[in-house]
Amino acid sequence: MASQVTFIGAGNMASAIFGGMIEGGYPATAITATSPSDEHLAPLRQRYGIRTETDNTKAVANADVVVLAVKPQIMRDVCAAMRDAIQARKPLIVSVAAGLGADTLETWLGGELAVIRCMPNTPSLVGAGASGLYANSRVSDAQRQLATGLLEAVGLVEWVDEESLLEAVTAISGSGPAYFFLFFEALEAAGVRLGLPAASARRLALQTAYGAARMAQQSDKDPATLKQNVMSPGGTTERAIHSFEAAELRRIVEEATEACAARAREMARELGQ
Ligand SMILES: NC(=O)C1=CN([C@@H]2O[C@H](COP(=O)(O)OP(=O)(O)OC[C@H]3O[C@@H](n4cnc5c(N)ncnc54)[C@H](O)[C@@H]3O)[C@@H](O)[C@H]2O)C=CC1
Ligand SMILES: O=C(O)[C@@H]1CCC=N1
Repeated sequence: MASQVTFIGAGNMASAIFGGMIEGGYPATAITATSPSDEHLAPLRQRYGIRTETDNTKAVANADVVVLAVKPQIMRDVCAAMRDAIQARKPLIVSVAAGLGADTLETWLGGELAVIRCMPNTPSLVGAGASGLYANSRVSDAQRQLATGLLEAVGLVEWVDEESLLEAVTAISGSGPAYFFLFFEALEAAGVRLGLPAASARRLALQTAYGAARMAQQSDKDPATLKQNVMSPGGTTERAIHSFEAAELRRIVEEATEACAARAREMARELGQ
């Protein structure tokens, strides 16, 4: 029988994960999602056929896995209110919150709990997510496999051995979709500037990104070689790539990802860890 999975919070990230799980064949009736307002939950019930609950305590009573998916800033209060119910059941805790340590969450929930920290991303919604996972010492092999199975239903899973590496995962894949969306915006705008209709520029930009990612995943050649293969000597791509290099695209990417990881550390400090 499928494990009972309760999502505390039913926003962008939670719905991306449970939407992807259901798409991948996970039974919707084994999934519960919570939110303070039923107005927010009603369309999710209708769309996905999941169970919903406005009371977090009730929602964790029969859970095998509790996924913490509220904003980090309210997590302490949300955990405190569920503490007794969690201690009565001792489910596997999976947190997707940026910047909150496994030890902190375990303490807020009353101690002695198996906690997995997960840094997912929103393309989970279309089964193409990427998640970094870290387990505390109480997590059993079976629980690791369970979490791997749940998240592999929505994409790639990478385990890290050190919790601090989740900051790097956040900087690459957790926040990463937004970097590519920014690039799509810029490429579409550039296409329009060059005379293409906006809709056409968007289709071309997105298909090119999709094709390049698929090709890079399937090829035994590294991205540098694939790039070189597009760059005919003295041709058009060479000019564009030289323009990116002259504008120090690599340094821009390095600075943005460093800022992202630094913000994850800063959030941890702000949240009192
Ligand atoms: N959006 C993203 O791309 C990613 C988000 N995350 C993490 O996921 C978590 C959630 O982020 P989003 O889904 O983007 O936020 P969101 O604002 O879309 O969702 C938060 C949800 O929590 C619900 N909520 C508020 N108070 C609650 C309470 N007391 N009990 C139960 N539910 C409550 C809200 O109704 C809302 O549905 C954050 O901790 C964030 O760090 C992690 C990776 C990627
Ligand atoms: O921006 C954020 O804080 C969250 C965590 C990673 C992606 N979104």
